[in-house]
Amino acid sequence: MAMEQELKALRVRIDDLDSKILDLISERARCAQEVAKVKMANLAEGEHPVFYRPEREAFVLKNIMERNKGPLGNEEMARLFREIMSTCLALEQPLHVAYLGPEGTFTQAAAIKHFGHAVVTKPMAAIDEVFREVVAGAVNFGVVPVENSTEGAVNNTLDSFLEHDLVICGEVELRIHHHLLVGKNTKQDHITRIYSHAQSLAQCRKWLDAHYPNVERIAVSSNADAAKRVQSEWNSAAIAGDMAASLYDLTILSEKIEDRPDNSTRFFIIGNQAVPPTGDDKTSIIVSIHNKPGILHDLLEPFRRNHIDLTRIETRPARSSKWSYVFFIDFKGHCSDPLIKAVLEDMGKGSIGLKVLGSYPQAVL
Ligand SMILES: C=C(O[C@@H]1C=C(C(=O)O)C=C[C@H]1O)C(=O)O
Repeated sequence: MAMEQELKALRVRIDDLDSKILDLISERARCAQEVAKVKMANLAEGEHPVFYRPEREAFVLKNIMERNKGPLGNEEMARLFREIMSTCLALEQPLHVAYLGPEGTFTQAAAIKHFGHAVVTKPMAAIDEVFREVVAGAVNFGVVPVENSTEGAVNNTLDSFLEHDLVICGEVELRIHHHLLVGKNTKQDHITRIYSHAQSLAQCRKWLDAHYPNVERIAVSSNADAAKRVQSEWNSAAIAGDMAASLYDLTILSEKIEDRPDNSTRFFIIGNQAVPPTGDDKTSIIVSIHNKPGILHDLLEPFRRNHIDLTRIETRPARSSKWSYVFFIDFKGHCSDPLIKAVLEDMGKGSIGLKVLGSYPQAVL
């Protein structure tokens, strides 16, 4: 009886707190609506309003994480605020986001992690189509994978940047957990084929060698596509993540089969809008250079001299001529910072071409 009384009193307190949280969230949402009105009222002739402000959202999330005293962890708290912001922004303007589909891919999970659940997501069949959808203005933003910590660069994404003029507005990092999935009619010892995206098969190579050395591995266009296939196909399994497993109603035979426990993928948010600095930003550039002795050293030297932190460098064949290359370089800093500006100017002089793909807030979550 005493316990019942204690619980009753606690629940009264929780109800009271919930009603205060409800009022506060509603007040916050009204504030966001006011923000939208101010943005609309201050437009220059022909100017489009910018509702989504990634630099402001990064600040809000970081601020929450710094001020959080527990017992909820910083990430959990930030995720709750991510959703509050997402719904507040949807009151200003519902965002439409294209991603590398089909439904249930890790890219969709990355889109939701970055924008929250209030966005309208649109699956595209290929990375290039995500770019084209953004260029055409059919969506506000696109989400594409860039690199995986186990398997390296996603070349289709890098090549698409050579063909389309888009701005990188953000990055998302996602821990990638792969599972071995089967449909209702397949038994563990009857598997003759395993489907997944080539990247995912590679990320689970050792596990597959140990557990299914003689089973055929078939690369398909995405792991969600693999999951969809095995829903109806007997004696075959798919490697895919949680979202695909629940979306296609599959049974998890083995969980977290990726070879490296820290296996993560980085995604870019692509759009048309340049993002102001937050003080904790990254910049991505493409540089093409003439092949002559010492040129790569010369290209990178200004970074060393100015203590700029290079976070990634990737090479791709240039489209212009055989055996010439372009470099994709990411570094810490914002292109509006005078030091970075000077370095980029310096680099531009020694190169055939230099293009800033965007400066954007470093991933908060
Ligand atoms: C409210 C604003 O608009 C959007 C919503 C935000 C929010 O809910 O906190 C933050 C940034 C914008 O994406 C704003 O620009 O401040």
